[in-house]
Amino acid sequence: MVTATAVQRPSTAQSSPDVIAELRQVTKCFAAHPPCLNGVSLQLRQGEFYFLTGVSGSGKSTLLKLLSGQTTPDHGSVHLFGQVVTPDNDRAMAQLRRRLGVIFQDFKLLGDRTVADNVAFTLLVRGTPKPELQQRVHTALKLVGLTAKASAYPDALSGGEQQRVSIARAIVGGPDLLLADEPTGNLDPQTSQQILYLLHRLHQHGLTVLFTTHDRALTQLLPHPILRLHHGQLQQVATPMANP
Ligand SMILES: Nc1ncnc2c1ncn2[C@@H]1O[C@H](COP(=O)(O)OP(=O)(O)OP(=O)(O)O)[C@@H](O)[C@H]1O
Repeated sequence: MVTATAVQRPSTAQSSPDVIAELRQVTKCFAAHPPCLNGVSLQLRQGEFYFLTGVSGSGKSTLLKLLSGQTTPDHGSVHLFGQVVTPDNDRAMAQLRRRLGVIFQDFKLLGDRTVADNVAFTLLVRGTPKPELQQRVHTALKLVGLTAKASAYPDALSGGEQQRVSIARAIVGGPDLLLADEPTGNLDPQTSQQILYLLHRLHQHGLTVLFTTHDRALTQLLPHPILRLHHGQLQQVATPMANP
């Protein structure tokens, strides 16, 4: 049963401890267009799985970029793990990003590195000791069912397999929050469902997930809260009674 209400009235008060990501009255505009996001408030609670929907151009990616500190709000504030997101503060952002995993529609894998090296990349950059790194990569690849492809290169994999590599890369550091930006946008319907169920299984292991999609059918498959962006506003629509 879903009890969390994600779309909140604006608040300046301290958030409850299980809120790990928050937008407070956020407005974001681009050039001469109407505001992309117009006074949007949102609270994501630890351990939940949220769908974020809306037509193309409704601002889904922009909302995720605000949460990950890739862009700044024109008004309002963004909070992650109890801290204000400050994209111009490199040190603070590096700490916050350690607790974030991000998946993209186009996978963004390094074509000249093997699957295992792609998954290991962020751990290498962080200076993770080799035995821990190898153990983490092994565990992440096992979770996504790709142990047998560890030595393959991305162009030898199907689209669904490439997205599973990018999921392994996103979870290898043990993030608290996974931002999935249209992760099934380049995949056929059957593979899209497989990716959705994989992320759902990771959620059942404790991961908080924000999953954007414009595919309404996908949001009907699992009984998670559905948030919808429409004309710059965020709404929470009824949660379906799905049978996974
Ligand atoms: N850097 C930018 N400069 C100018 N306009 C931008 C920029 N980023 C986004 N936009 C505009 O903001 C609006 C929302 O874009 P966004 O990518 O967030 O939508 P989306 O819902 O993720 O779309 P899609 O489903 O097609 O990926 C669009 O009109 C887009 O053109």
